[in-house]
Amino acid sequence: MAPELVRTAAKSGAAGFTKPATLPRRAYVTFLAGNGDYVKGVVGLAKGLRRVKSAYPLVVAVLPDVPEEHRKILESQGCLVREIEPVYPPENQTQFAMAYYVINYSKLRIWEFVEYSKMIYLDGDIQVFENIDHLFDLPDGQFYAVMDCFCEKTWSDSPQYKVGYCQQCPDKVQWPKELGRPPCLYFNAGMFVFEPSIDTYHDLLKTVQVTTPTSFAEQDFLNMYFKDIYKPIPLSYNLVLAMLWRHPENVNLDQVKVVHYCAAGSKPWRYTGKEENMQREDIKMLVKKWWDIYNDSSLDYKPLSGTEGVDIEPFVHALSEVESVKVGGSVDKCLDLVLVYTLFSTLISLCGMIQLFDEAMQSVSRNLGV
Ligand SMILES: O=c1ccn([C@@H]2O[C@H](COP(=O)(O)OP(=O)(O)O[C@H]3O[C@H](CO)[C@H](O)[C@H](O)[C@H]3O)[C@@H](O)[C@H]2O)c(=O)[nH]1
Ligand SMILES: O[C@H]1[C@H](O)[C@@H](O)[C@H](O)[C@@H](O)[C@H]1O
Ligand SMILES: [Mn+2]
Repeated sequence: MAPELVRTAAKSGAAGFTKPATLPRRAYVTFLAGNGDYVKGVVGLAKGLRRVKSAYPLVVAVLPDVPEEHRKILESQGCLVREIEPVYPPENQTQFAMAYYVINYSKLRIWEFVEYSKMIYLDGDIQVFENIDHLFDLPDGQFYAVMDCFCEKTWSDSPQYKVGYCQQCPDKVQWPKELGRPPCLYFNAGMFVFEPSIDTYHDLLKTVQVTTPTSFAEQDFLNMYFKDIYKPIPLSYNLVLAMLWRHPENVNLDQVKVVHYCAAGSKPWRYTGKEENMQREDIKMLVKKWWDIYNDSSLDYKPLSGTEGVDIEPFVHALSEVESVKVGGSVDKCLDLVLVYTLFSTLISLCGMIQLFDEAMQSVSRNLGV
């Protein structure tokens, strides 16, 4: 079936055309707060996604305290900046594992991004070393993420840490019977695949207001909220660095696609090598790989000339689909893609012509002194 072009009143689409209705709307999303140095992490992430030729854009959900200058940097790297309002948990005496985790409740706002049918959330301290676009094809109705590790000091207040139990090696130290059933599988919330939904969004916000905050803030909350639909995915989709020294037997570094620089002292843009484990060769190598991407100017965003303001993501997506059509798709689908391609090339040429015409008119006006 040919994709039908829909005309909407959306903000950026040239001439009101935005997207072929039949193409799924997908995007990566990250979160940025404050005027500190996490913006470097997000720039690194945007460049990393470009390096692995992801077909989907990176949306950055920013809190109002992110300065204009940082937003401009992100836009110049091709990110789609979306401001969100902070979410505050109910008043409480909770000691978060890290004091700043409280701002992460604001992440719940990304469920409101319903112009996308599926999104992959990535923390700003994550780097993507291999394309993971295929995760968008996972069946709907589940929450996908990687299981966390409970062995680092940040977990020292938890019963898991106190008894030495970790879900990464559940047989090493058995969960004591006197503590009841072992805890549910628990994911790290630095990376997850989810479906935005207004109903879920409202329910999340309502539920968080009647839930006592705990050490890992929104990570604990999301684990509780999605426990019935949580499906673990392999840890190569979110290598929590402590896994390298806590559970080396579970890690195959050659197959790791996504690295999460969450261990103390491992944020590449703050790395000094002084903290515990930071002199390991694997850590030094991963920090260097992050910097190589961050410093690679060939990965800077280059807008296609004449396409400013045109939403070309469906077009890029259509092209990326050609690969799967070649492998096993139908002739019908191929014709659809040719049609999408033709429509978008025409649209892009038209934009280019309008721009040229506009420039010519401005030059005529200048010459005539009008
Ligand atoms: O000043 C800050 C601090 C954090 N962040 C954003 O918030 C994310 C989470 O912060 P960290 O990456 O420093 O936190 P951790 O990886 O240690 O935390 C883990 O636990 C947290 C509990 O709140 C969150 O669930 C987080 O996503 C999960 O990876 C950052 O990546 C970044 O995207 C900022 O923008 N500015
Ligand atoms: O959210 C936290 C954080 O990322 C820590 O740095 C890590 O040690 C934990 O395992 C994780 O749960
Ligand atoms: Mn993180």
